Amino acid sequence: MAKLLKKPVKLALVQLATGADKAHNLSHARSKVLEATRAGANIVVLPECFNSPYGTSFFPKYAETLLPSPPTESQSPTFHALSNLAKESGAYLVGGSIPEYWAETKKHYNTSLTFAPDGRLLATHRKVHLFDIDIPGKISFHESDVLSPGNKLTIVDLPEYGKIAVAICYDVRFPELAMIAARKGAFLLLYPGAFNLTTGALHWELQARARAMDNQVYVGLCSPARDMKAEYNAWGHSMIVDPNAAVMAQLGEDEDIVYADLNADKIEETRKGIPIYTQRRFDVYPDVSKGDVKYDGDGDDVALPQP
Ligand SMILES: NC(=O)CC(=O)C(=O)O
Repeated sequence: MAKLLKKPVKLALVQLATGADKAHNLSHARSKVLEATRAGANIVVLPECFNSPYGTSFFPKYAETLLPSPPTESQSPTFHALSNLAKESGAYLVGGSIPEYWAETKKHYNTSLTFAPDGRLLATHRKVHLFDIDIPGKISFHESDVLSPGNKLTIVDLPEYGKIAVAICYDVRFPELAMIAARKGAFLLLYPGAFNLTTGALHWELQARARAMDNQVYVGLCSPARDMKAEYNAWGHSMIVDPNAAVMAQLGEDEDIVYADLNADKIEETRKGIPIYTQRRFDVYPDVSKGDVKYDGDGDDVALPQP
């Protein structure tokens, strides 16, 4: 069987300190991504809503237009900053996520853009599962007050390394996405995300390790740094988990970069030891990766999907 991961790769998750100044967020992201690639990273990830504060009141104010693709500099300064940065750094860049506005439909999305080392847009992912929760006395948050959901899974082919899946934050709680991506050959599941002080303490590490354990692949969760002066306090604790569900590296709350070296042997060794991959009973239950699955998997996303 061909290896899922063709050669070793260094992954870096940038736990960025973000704020209200978009231009500063972009220039600060640039300096941290370049720091990561100077340290040898081949794939660099930014957090959810890295160019804006996280909150429904901020999404429309910070939203950028991505369609028609490619957008002009004034339609999406972030698109151009990320594309230039991927080129400058020579790495694959999973650009966290940004608030997006699609003028034609008047809809807003929480959207992630992935660029190749030559600056080409490789993939787009609009958050599929919107973060709508109510935990009395703790947190109430309703992304769907402002945002619309995306309608596809996102698998990106990085020719030198193999396939990765990109989804956003709350998407991690839906194991089907991870399972489908892994069964379609992803070696790494990446989630730019911003859990909070309530749900982060409960589930952040558990979700990362569960998705890795179920699928025997690497998982990376990339949060913004915690800012107790912000309206929404992100959990932090960006982490990389190996295919055996062990935490390889995890940050605290402050700005920092977490790195890990990923290799094919770890995936193969895990799957050989506990061979759930060959023991599934699709005669008893269906294979969720088969049938009517809406996904992009060619790593060549020239335009955003039309819902
Ligand atoms: N912010 C999110 O989308 C998700 C989150 O905080 C959680 O699932 O908890």
